[in-house]
Amino acid sequence: MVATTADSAEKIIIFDTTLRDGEQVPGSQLNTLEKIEVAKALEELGVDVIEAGFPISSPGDFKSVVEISKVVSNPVISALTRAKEKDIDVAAEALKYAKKGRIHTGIGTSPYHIYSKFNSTPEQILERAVQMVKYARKYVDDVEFFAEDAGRSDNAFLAQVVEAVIAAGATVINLPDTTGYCTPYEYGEKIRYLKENVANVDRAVLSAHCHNDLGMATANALAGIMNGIRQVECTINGIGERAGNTSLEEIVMILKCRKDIPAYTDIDTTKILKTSRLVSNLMRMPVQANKAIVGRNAFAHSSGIHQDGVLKNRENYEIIDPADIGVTDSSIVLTARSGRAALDHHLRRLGYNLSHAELDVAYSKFLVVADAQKSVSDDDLRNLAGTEMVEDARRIKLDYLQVVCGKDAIPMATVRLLIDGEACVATASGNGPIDASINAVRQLITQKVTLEEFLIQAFTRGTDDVGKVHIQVANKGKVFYGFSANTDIITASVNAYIDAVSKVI
Ligand SMILES: CC(=O)SCCNC(=O)CCNC(=O)[C@H](O)C(C)(C)COP(=O)(O)OP(=O)(O)OC[C@H]1O[C@@H](n2cnc3c(N)ncnc32)[C@H](O)[C@@H]1OP(=O)(O)O
Ligand SMILES: CC(C)C(=O)C(=O)O
Ligand SMILES: [Mg+2]
Repeated sequence: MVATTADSAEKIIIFDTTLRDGEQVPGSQLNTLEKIEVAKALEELGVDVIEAGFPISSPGDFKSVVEISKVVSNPVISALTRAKEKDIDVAAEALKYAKKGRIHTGIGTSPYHIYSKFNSTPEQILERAVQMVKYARKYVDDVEFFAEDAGRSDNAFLAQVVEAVIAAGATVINLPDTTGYCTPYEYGEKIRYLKENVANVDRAVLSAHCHNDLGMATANALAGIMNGIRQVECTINGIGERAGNTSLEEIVMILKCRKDIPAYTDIDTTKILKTSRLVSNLMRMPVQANKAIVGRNAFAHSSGIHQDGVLKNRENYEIIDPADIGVTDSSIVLTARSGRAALDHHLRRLGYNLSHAELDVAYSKFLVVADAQKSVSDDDLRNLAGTEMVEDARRIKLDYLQVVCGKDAIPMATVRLLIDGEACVATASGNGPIDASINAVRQLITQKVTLEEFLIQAFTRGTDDVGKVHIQVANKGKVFYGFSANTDIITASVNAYIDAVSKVI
C-alpha cells in the first residue's frame, strides 16, 4: 500500500504514450509536425515521460522520434522496441539527440504469448528478456522493460522475469494489462505480489500500462498505485489500441481530487482541456460528450434542481472545480429542464436584472423556446429579456395565427389581434404565407406605413433553429424598426411587423 500520511505522499511519474499507443488508433496517425506539436503540448502540461514512437516501425516514426528529441527538453523521451537487437539499435539511433533518452523494450510473458505468439518456452522468453535489457543498457542508462500481457501472466513466472531483468539493469518495469482483462482487485494484488516476492524490486520503478477493454483501465492503474506502482502509462483522452488506455486526465484528476490517496503528479491540470482538444483535433478523434474530465458535458448541469444546487454552492454537485482543468465557460446549460434560478443566473450574466414578476414572465416564455429547441443560447435569452417582454407591454398583440400554404395552394392567413384587449379577426391572401399574414394584419391596423426592409435570418444552428425577423417601416419620413424571433418564422414576421407599427402608433 502507499503510505498514508500527506507528508509522505508519493510522486507518480506520468508516462504519456499518446504518440505511440494512442497513435495505434486506426485513422489517427500523425505526421512529424503534428507529433512535435503534441509533444510540445505534453511538455507544457508537465508530463515526465513522452513515448515518442516505435522507431523501427517506419521511416516516418523514426523521424518523429528524432525531431521530438531535438525540441523537447524536460521530459524523458522513450522509444519502443521489441526484444530484438535490430529494434534496439534503431531506437538508440533515433534517440541520439534526446537530452534524456529511454529505450523501452520487452516481450510477452503470458502463456498466450509464450506459446501461441512466440512458439517458445518460459525459459527462452526469460533468457531473451535478460539479453535484450543488457543489450539496451549498452546504449542508455534508462531502460524500461515491458512484460507484455502481464495482466494474464502467471504471477510466479512474472516475478522471476522481473527479478532477472532488474538484475540485468532495467530501471523501470512496465506491467501491462495488455488486453484490459484484469479487475482492479486482481491487478492490485499482482503488483503487491511482485513487491513482496521480487528481490531488489525497489531498485526499479514499477509502471502500470492498462487497457480499457472492460472499462477498467483507470481503475486498474489506481489499484496499481495503491499497491506500489510509481509510474502510470496513459494517453490524452484515453485513446489507444482498441478501447484505449488509462486516460491521463482521469488518473491525474483522481490524485488531485482524492486527498485521501497519498500520491500526486506534477501535471499542470489547467492545461488538460487545451491538450485534450489539441489531440482530439489533430487525431480526428472526437471526445465523447460524457467522457470524464474532458467531455463536453463533464461539467455541464442542465436540470433545474442541480443548477439551483450548483448556484447555491458549486460543491453541491461538483467534485472538481472546472477551472482546475481549464474550463472557463458556464456550466449551467439552459434547457427545458432548467428552473428560474438558472434562467435568472444567465440573464444577470447578460446584464438583465429582472424582478420576480418579470422573471416569471420570462420563464414561461423561456420554456416555450426551450421546448422547441434542445438548448437556449445567449441570443435567445436576449430576445426573451429584450423583445419578448416588450411585446407583452404592447397595446397590439398577436393572439391567433393560421396559415394555409404549400405547393399549388393559394396562401391564405387568418389572424386574430388583441387591440387594447379587444379581439379583431381578418383573413387575407398573398403571394406567400408571410405576405398573406401581413396583409391580414394590415386589414386590422390601418396605420399607413411603407415597408422598407424585411430580413429573415436563422441563428447559427439547424432546422429547429429560431428565425429572427428585422423589419424597417417608414411613416411621414421617419423610420421605425421592428424585431421578433420565433421558431415559427411566420409568427416572427407578424410580430416584427406589429412591433414596428406599434412604434409608429
Ligand atoms: C502491445 C503493443 O501495443 S505492442 C506495439 C504494437 N505496435 C506496433 O506493432 C506498431 C509497429 N509495428 C510495426 O511497424 C511492425 O509490426 C514491425 C516493424 C514491428 C514488424 O513488422 P514485421 O517484421 O513485418 O512483422 P509482423 O508485424 O508481421 O509480426 C510481428 C513480429 O514481431 C514479433 N514480435 C512481436 N512482439 C515481439 C517482441 N516483444 N519481441 C520480439 N519479437 C516480437 C512477432 O513474433 C512477429 O515475428 P514472427 O513473424 O517472426 O513471428
Ligand atoms: C508495448 C506494451 C507496453 C503495450 O502497449 C501493451 O502491452 O499494451
Ligand atoms: Mg498498450
